[in-house]
Amino acid sequence: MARKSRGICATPKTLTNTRKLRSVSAKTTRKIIRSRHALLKDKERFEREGDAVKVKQIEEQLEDLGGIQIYQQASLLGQDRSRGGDTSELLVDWLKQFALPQNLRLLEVGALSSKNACSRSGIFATIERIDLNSQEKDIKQQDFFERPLPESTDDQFHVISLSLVVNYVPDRARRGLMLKLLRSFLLPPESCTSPLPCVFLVLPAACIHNSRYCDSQLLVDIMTSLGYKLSREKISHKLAYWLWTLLPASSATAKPFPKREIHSGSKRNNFCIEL
Ligand SMILES: C[S@@+](CC[C@H](N)C(=O)[O-])C[C@H]1O[C@@H](n2cnc3c(N)ncnc32)[C@H](O)[C@@H]1O
Repeated sequence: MARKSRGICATPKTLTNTRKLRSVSAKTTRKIIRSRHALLKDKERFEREGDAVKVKQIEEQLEDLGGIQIYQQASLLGQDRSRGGDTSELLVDWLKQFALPQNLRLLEVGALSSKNACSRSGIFATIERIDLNSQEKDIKQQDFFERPLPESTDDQFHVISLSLVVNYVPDRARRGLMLKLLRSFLLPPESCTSPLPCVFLVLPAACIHNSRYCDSQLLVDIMTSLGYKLSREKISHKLAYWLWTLLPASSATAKPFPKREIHSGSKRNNFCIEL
């Protein structure tokens, strides 16, 4: 049997549409989000192990949970001020501290709404929004991993937002790959002034505070090895935010970061980024 031990099926069976979801508590929406992440991770593992029966069971549990639509509605509700807020407000605040070009271009990966703070700020000349499951016409349905590599600087961006997306990727090596791929979609550092080009990265704080395999120093080491410098950082009780500025390719190293336990403890989670 695929595991049901993560408390996965307790609530969402009743949440058959998003109208009902709007009236549920922050605790329930958090549970939906966490459960989906946990199930996707299990699914990835069973796929790797070639266990088709368990993969099928997990797919059914994902459906029971309401599918990606309910997950995205839960995430959108999480953007309510009363439930933690829109993370892109901080990106806008940070960017406004600098002299910005008129033609500022943003790629938002994992976009749930075309009305967030970035969209309302007026600082971006262009915003391209992508998501695995688009909920609006202004959000392109696209898997970042399948996005064609830029052919010219016209297809590159000053800013990439990756808010609560890396932790959604179920496989640790693909998390690393996602971070590695970012450089291709950013404009050349030589053509920009600080803090551009940059990546706005947001993770649940538990990914760096309570993981066996990751902490903030390791994340700094990974991003440094990929050729970024830290321009801004904020760690709140629930979320961790960083603004990483891309440096010329010569500052990147090919240092590997395999899975390695750096903090022990039975209450810790297994979040890991592997390069
Ligand atoms: C928790 S939501 C976060 C949404 C929003 N960025 C925020 O900060 O609230 C994660 C979103 O990332 C999207 N996502 C995950 N992996 C993706 C990928 N490879 N390409 C595009 N979107 C992805 C999911 O579909 C989901 O809508």
